[in-house]
Amino acid sequence: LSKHEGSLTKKEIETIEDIVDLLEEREKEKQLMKKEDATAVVETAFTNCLYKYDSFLEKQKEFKNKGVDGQRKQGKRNRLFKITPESIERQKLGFLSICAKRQLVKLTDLTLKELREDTEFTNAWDSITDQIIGGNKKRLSKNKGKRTTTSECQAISNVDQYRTLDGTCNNINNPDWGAAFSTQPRFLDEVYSNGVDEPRTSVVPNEELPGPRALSNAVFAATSADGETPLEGFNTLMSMNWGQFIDHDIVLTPTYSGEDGADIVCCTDNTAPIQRDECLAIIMEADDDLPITCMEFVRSAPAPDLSLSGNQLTNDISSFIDASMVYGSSEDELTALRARNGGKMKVRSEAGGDLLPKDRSSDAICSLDGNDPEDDYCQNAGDVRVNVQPGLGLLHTLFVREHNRIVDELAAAQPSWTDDELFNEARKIVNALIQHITYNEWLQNLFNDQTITDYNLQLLTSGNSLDYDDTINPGIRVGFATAALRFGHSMIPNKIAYMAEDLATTSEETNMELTMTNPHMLVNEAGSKILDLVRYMTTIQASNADRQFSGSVRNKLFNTVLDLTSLNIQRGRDHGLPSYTEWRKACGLSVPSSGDAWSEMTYIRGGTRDLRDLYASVYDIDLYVGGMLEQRLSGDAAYVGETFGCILGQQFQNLKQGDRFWYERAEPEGFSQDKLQEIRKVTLASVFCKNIDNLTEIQRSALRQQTNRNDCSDERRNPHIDFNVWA
Ligand code: HEM
Ligand SMILES: [Ca+2]
Repeated sequence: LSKHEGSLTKKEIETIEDIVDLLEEREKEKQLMKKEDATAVVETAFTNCLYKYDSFLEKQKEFKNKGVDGQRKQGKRNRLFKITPESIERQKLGFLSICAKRQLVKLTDLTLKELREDTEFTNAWDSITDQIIGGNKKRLSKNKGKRTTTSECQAISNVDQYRTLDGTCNNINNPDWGAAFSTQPRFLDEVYSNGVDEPRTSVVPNEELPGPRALSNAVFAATSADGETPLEGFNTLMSMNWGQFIDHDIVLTPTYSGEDGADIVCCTDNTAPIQRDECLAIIMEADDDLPITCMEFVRSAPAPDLSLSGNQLTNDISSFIDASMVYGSSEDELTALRARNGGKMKVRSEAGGDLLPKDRSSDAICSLDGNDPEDDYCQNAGDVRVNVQPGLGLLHTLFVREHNRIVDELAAAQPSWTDDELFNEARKIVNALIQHITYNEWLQNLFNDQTITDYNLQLLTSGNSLDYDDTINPGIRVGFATAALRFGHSMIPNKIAYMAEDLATTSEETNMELTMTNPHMLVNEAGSKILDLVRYMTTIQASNADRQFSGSVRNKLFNTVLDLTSLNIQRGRDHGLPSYTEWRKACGLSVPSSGDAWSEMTYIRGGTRDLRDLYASVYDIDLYVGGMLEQRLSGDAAYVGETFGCILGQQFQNLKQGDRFWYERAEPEGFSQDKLQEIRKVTLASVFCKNIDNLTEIQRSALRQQTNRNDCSDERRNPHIDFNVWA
């Protein structure tokens, strides 16, 4: 049975599965209610799962060999992370953990909750999983991906001055909080229909939840036939880009991968779903606008979490706002990016300014199709999604340039500093700038003043912060990453273009889907178009964060037949998110008094008619759907409603107060007051001024549409750090 003994035929695999099923049945009869034999049941569960894992691998091999799974055409992938030996190892343990819990439920006819409350079972589970963990050289802990100890943290020489790359040891007593490869914590417990991993179902017996695509068609379609959506009143496209840039600093949830990292396929020819553990294909109506009946959806890889809970997820990157998208979340990633010379990051030098280095790996999430093969190339950065769209790659480029510029300034102030000293301090300043811009500019547009106060998101204007609280786990919560922060998908435009110096003339527009995973617009002509892209992104309005999604993402995501809103809804079910009303309750907001009290939901923009047609009960509504449709927070300029406001507010508070290296803190973790005063002056606009050649003027806030522009050379209006303070 071992995978080392060569491939099995399909027939043999099926036979094995039959045998395992039979064994299960027999075991079930034997074990049912024989609680004194808890250990035997747990052992049986894991034994069965080892067989099941072997046949899972055999099946994956078959899918690969038959050409079902594979490296899909470049740029047509919906997998947004790279495969490493470690992720394969984690996938195995995740599989075993979920499988064993399913088996237990099956073998005992008890729910996971009942099992959790039965000490005999929990003892048996603990002792057997301890053996599994003990035998694992990667030192896994019960509910964390891996385990770092406090004494290991204390052995790191500058553990109080500089962050680790993966975020471990930020919290000395809980070294894995917020670390790369840790399990995503939750605000609310997971909800699965079998308690383990099956998507939730309707609260009404015998009813089903509406399909994600049916919901997407009914509530998220653009009213204009060509997929254009209404524009935002005051936010520029740059605010959409900044949201994605920050998203890529704080969360990356891996999906299942196939044999040798092959992309998993969940539908035969986009028509019929393939039955396999890795998939939750989205079934569509025959009369859909898209010419398919089955949409690809690969499930997230279960976290190797051996607590007796339902399915959990991993965050592959550091949760902190620590510029990990610039520097990477591991030594290996940084090694590929760092020049190891005078503190600098690697760049590709061009006449119009430095560009990101080239990604030389074979699995870049990037396509160069049909453009300019002479000039185009796939970029490398600290986050693997850098090539997803040009506005995002632009911000990556900006901050690598800013790092190298800061290094030059620091080297002038401190001529004796080594490569490491220059690099570490520049990284720390870049971290600070990204936190500062996020809270000082981006969050101010997201919320109203009340939210800023309620969640303590206001920045100080002088002095150091004393707010650090080592009891706060800053890890990115599932509800935040899987639903709330994805509000930004509604701000994605249908088309983009370049803007000329007069700030009025645009080039011919390009369909947004053609720019996805294709860096052409950013890197072509040796990057000389970057200036025109900056002008466009900082003057044109973003799409409104509302119920209309651009055709570019709702029908043509990645220039294929994918719908991002359908993926978001299905992802919520994949991740076990409780329904919208549960979240309202947890946020202290009103909930309808009964399952059909639709008229009480006066906070739904545009009314509840479409929802009522689709959902059997108000208590069935998906968090993403309810959250996106909510009226915005009252006040001048909020983008989100009260439920997303609550989830986003709490997470951004955790990221501020639960970060030992929060930039407003005093030295050694933070900065002296005179250095901090310099950092506080900086705006995103001034970072553009310093790093984009020939950019002569820009408005005060690059994220807001404003007609008043300031000269880049005006130090008072476009201030930057005076590095004399570092001398
Ligand atoms: C053109 C721009 C963008 C594209 C093409 C894009 C695409 C995607 C895709 C394909 C996913 C994975 C969906 C799934 O299968 O579950 C995703 C996830 C996500 N997106 Fe976007 N996105 C864009 C912009 C944004 C923006 C502006 C924000 C926030 C303001 C955002 C926040 C998120 C978050 C939080 C996730 C979950 C990440 C994770 O847990 O791994 N995205 N996006
Ligand atoms: Ca990070």
